[in-house]
Amino acid sequence: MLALSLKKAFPGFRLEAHLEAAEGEVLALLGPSGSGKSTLLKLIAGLLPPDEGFVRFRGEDLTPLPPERRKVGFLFQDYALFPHLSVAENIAFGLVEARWPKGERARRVAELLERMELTPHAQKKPGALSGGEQQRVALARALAPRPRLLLLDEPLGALDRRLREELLLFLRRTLREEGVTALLVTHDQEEAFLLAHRLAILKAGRVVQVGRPEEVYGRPKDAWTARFLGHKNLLSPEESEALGLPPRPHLLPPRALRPGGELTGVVEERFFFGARVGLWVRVREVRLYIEAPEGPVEGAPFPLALDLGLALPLEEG
Ligand SMILES: Nc1ncnc2c1ncn2[C@@H]1O[C@H](COP(=O)(O)OP(=O)(O)OP(=O)(O)O)[C@@H](O)[C@H]1O
Repeated sequence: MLALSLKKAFPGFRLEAHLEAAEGEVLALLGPSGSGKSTLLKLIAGLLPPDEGFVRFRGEDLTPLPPERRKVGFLFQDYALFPHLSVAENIAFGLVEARWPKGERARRVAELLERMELTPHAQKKPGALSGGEQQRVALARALAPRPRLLLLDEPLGALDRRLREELLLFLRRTLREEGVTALLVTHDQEEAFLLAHRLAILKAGRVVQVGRPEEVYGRPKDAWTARFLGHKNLLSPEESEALGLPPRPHLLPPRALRPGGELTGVVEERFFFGARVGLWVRVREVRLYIEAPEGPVEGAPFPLALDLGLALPLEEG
């Protein structure tokens, strides 16, 4: 198990975090820019000394150890590969350093090349690979020495959307197959939902909520967290009242809205996403967002059903 309790202050910024991750768990640190995600990761890696606190892994206190003695794997956004080494040599790099016997080294490299679908590229130099392939080499290199703990800082950050989606599924499968305990920094909630067993939401240097993706999305702690996680139907006290709810802030989760029903709204905005459309529908002076396989043009009436029993009262945040 990983356990940490850390404090670090910079001028104008204070981080204070207490977290635990179980063996084999992928924990996402999710927060907006400047919330302290990278700082927390650097403290765990030993790249930055804490003002106070500790990092413990499997009962061992890592706090006094320099980064290279923490046996922690990294994958940072600027995943610099060694340009003069082949793909296979890049992956083997940490194994040579850790003095793995030659046979075991070769087996581990072959296994990772296979898993990352890089076998045909084994002898190429990184310069001859696409961005997504380079990213897979970087991931293989980080995983090769079987680090007990893997730290990933925006591992998909620098890639275009299509490559991101492809690698996301790759990363998800790999993390689960390797069973490695991992901390993943991201500002993208969908990435966190897909990759992590649990999320820790950071806001201005504090962990505001921790839980499984479904839990946190289904019961965000406050309006800020709900909005940050991508919820759109956040009702003010006035809007709540207009729909027949008590006059306080509420969250209407997506499953509380269905197309077809008693209420008639008017489509104000329509977004085409391919497999679905997103609609902003005005109902009794309240704008509600709904996604459906199809929907009428802007200005058209749109019947919908609301299940107000699913509305979640929220603290202001
Ligand atoms: N070495 C440093 N010296 C002084 N201030 C720092 C230092 N590193 C980070 N900060 C400040 O600490 C705060 C948190 O930064 P951090 O990089 O951890 O945020 P983040 O959540 O990772 O943001 P992003 O998503 O933009 O990378 C910021 O206000 C930043 O300016």
